[in-house]
Amino acid sequence: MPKVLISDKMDPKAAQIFRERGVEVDEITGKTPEELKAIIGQYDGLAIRSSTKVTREILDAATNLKVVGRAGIGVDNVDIPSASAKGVVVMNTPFGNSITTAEHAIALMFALARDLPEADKSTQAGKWEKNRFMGVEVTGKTLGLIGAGNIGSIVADRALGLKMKVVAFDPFLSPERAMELGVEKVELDQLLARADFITLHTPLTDQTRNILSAENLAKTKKGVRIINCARGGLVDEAALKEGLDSGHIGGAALDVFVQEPAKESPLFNTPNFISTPHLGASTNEAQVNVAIQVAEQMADYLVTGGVTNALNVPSLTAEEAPRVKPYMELAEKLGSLVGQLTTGDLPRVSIHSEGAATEVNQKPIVSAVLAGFLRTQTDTVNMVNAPFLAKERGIEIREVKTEKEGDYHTLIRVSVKTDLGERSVAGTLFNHSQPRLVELFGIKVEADLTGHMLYVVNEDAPGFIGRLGTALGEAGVNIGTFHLGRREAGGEAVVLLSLDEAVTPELIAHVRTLPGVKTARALKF
Ligand SMILES: NC(=O)c1ccc[n+]([C@@H]2O[C@H](COP(=O)([O-])OP(=O)(O)OC[C@H]3O[C@@H](n4cnc5c(N)ncnc54)[C@H](O)[C@@H]3O)[C@@H](O)[C@H]2O)c1
Ligand SMILES: O=C(O)[C@H](O)COP(=O)(O)O
Repeated sequence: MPKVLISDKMDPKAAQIFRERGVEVDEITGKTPEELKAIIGQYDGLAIRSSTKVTREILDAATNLKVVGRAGIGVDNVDIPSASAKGVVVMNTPFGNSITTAEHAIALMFALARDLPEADKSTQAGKWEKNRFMGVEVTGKTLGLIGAGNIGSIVADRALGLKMKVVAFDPFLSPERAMELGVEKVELDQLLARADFITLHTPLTDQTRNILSAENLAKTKKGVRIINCARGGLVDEAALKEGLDSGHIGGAALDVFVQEPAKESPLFNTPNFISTPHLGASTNEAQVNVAIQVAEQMADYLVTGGVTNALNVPSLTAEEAPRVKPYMELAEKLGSLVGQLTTGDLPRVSIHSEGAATEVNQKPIVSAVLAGFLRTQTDTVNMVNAPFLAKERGIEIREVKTEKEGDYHTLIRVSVKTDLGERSVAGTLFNHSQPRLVELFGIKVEADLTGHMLYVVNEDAPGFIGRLGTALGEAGVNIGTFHLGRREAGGEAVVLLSLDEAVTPELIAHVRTLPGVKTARALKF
């Protein structure tokens, strides 16, 4: 039974779903990295929010880990390249908390417009400072949206409902989508010059880090109010403090900080500054949504192999998985066969799907071929890290699809380019589910690639099969199945035997000395 650790505070629905889906679950929150390192080895899955830092050290200790599930959106606390290299799927729940976070941005906008936190403090201190607090209306004001993705779009929708004008800077926003959202797409400088309020909704990347830098803050309208519910680091905190102190910036509300938890900051106690402790996603509704979603997704992966919302592997729905899985098995076996029979550098692998094989998601098939192929070189490869390792090794991948059926209703052909030329193997699915080799380096041969096998290339001549059988029998090796193929009568022939046990190097050496044998190799599937 797969086992999952929930290491950040999560709605109890998550644990309930894991158990209902046959996944054992432990909820242990608040561990230090050292403590997490000590226990992570027992788990197949790790469910987190933003507190747990899934670093390379944690991943190194996570010897059984297959999936990290983020109940939320941002995955900047997960070292995704290291997870990919280790074959760990990383998934998030990209929509579950979007409305809640957008509402928090709108709440902070109103809090800034009317100085609500300060007015509340003063009133509860018995001061009744009616003349001290003079706010602004949002109606008719311009909201500058930096980032118009899931959350930004919802903020835009709410702001338009409040009768604001919305200008958006997002290099990936199409003019059509801008029109659909009812926002005006502008360049950043225009946004800075025109906005009365600016709200940030981008991830933190090399392009967005300090997008509100000292220089850009200086380009804003005097009195601008700034809201950041996305990620710390989008706004230069020191420049923001200076802008607030000088009065150029009329107010700022941060839900997120460069350093979190932000227990101290030069911004604290600055007039017109409001903060919340990364509460963007903190509503009952959002937490139930993301808990249910992350548990469903992780259980799907651990129980059925279905992949949803993964950031480092192609998606495969739980419905698709049963149809694609036999193809993945076939693809992995073909990749493994080619890997075991090919030596030297490999500049290119081509994967050609024919007939019914073209109707299924090709990405998992490609990953499976690469995983099978690379497993002959490294033990630590799987479907997740295979494309990553292939790229690292400079292997070029080609994908070809021919919808028309050939000799088989469905076929996958794997070809590799080596210094000896292009060589290929092909296989089909019997009964839509049983992988079967049908061609090996141009010779038609049908075989089930399974367990220990022996591959022999020989000259087609009478008496050879008897000699081979005798050699194996004398060595005490029992033959399970015997598969033969040849180019033409008396030409090059291939023998593939499945054996009840592994053949020793001595036996392989002996087989190579039999008359007519060109090559012999042990295979393992
Ligand atoms: N405060 C919280 O608790 C909380 C909650 C949820 C999400 N978030 C954060 O909010 C952010 C936005 O989330 P989302 O779900 O809307 O993400 P999203 O991926 O749907 O949208 C991000 C948008 O940013 C745009 N973008 C990327 N680079 C840009 C650039 N250089 N300049 C301008 N725009 C750029 C993208 O095109 C995209 O439209 C993320 O960082 C997420 O982690 C915070
Ligand atoms: O990216 C997110 O989903 C938010 O930052 C929420 O983070 P949290 O789950 O720690 O509240």
